[in-house]
Amino acid sequence: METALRIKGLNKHFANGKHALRDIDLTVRRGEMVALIGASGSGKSTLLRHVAGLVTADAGSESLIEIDGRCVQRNGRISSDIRAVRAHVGFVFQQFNLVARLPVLMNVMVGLVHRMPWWRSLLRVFVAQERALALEALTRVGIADCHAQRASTLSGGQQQRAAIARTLVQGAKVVLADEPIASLDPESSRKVMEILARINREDRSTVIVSLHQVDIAVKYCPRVIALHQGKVVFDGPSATLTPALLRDLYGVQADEILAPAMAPNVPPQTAPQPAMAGWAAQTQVA
Ligand SMILES: Nc1ncnc2c1ncn2[C@@H]1O[C@H](COP(=O)(O)OP(=O)(O)OP(=O)(O)O)[C@@H](O)[C@H]1O
Repeated sequence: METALRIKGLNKHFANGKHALRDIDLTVRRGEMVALIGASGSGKSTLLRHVAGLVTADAGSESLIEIDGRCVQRNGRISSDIRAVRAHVGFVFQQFNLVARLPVLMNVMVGLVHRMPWWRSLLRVFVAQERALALEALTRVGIADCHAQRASTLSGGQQQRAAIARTLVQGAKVVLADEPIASLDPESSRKVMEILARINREDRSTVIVSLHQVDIAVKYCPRVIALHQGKVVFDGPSATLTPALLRDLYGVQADEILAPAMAPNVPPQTAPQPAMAGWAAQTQVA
């Protein structure tokens, strides 16, 4: 199966000395839907930002990040080809990143600028076919009737759906979503996750989504990668997560975060994956 994302030897120290990512090695196959979970500060956003080429890994160490076989960064240096790589990567942010004063349709068409002549993207001149594409994407995410409204007038859930529509017109083969439902109510969250799952299923896009809600990760993502203090401590089928392992992962936050996840979705006695088993054993000793 084709590899959508390959990460090797990724380490990140920030200027303040914080070792935010530790020896990350990961492979994600094309068409997977993967949840990135972990307590606050475990490194989820930092990892996604490295994958998008927005942050560089430690210089001087051997590391590699590739998307669809094309280099994003190597040994702490962003690839000179990064614009071409990013053209196929959609990024969905917690805070939507829409231009508030522009109409929704225009915000969605921004996803097309990488394909347009520079002068048209600068002047934001879009042709009828591009408008039709954007409208079609808005129809897919269920908010076509809002296309003429300013982005600032949409609800949070609608804004996030517009942000996803932007990745659709972009033709993104890989969608990175950094806590896309963190500021949404449960019903809007459900709609956004359903849309991401549908894109994954229908377009065979690879979706990597960081989530605080373990129950939602388990429900929508067949594979879960868990981070703890910048290290991958679990990587396997979401059905093999256990309450005990999740408690180790979330520590004092566990009861609040895990209450829904302890419900029937998570089998109580399933054997953990080796990575998690080793890590859990270490933390129990500590
Ligand atoms: N620019 C930065 N400079 C210094 N430290 C940083 C920087 N960005 C992130 N960190 C630190 O790196 C660690 C990982 O942060 P990150 O935002 O990736 O965690 P997260 O798992 O996404 O957290 P949350 O779920 O709260 O968003 C944290 O300790 C954070 O304080």
